[in-house]
Amino acid sequence: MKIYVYYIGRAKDPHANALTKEFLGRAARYNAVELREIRPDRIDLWGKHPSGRKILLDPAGKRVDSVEFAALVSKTVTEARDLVFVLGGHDGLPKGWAARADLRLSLSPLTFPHELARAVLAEQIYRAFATLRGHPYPR
Ligand SMILES: C[S@@+](CC[C@H](N)C(=O)[O-])C[C@H]1O[C@@H](n2cnc3c(N)ncnc32)[C@H](O)[C@@H]1O
Repeated sequence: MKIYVYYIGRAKDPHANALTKEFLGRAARYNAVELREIRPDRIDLWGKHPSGRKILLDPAGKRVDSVEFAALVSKTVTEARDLVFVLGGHDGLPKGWAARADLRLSLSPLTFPHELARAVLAEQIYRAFATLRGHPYPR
């Protein structure tokens, strides 16, 4: 099982990028994680990850708390499926992708720059594994 964090659009903010890498680096102690920029016109997400749980990040999506997010990660680990997160760029996500996603996930009703949304997602991924493994970080 592997976690993919795909994003659309250049990540230019060095501070947000450093945070994202820090938290995904910590998460990688528990599970394989890959962070990658994608071009929607050059990737077939559904062909590449046929059985992966595909979660699109969207401020208007479903809101969950960190415990529910950890439970989602745990369920996906148990099912031995890949977990595929996708963040949109300045113009959001490509038309048609939302309808095919397993879940549209909101991190907040507020809209963040995509680099900041990536950093928040990365922290929640690390928090989820730390929670599941009984690490004191989430206290
Ligand atoms: C600047 S936002 C895109 C704004 C764009 N105008 C739209 O309507 O989608 C860039 C990306 O960051 C992610 N994002 C930003 N804020 C978010 C939030 N609160 N929850 C989940 N994802 C968020 C989404 O993937 C979004 O496509």
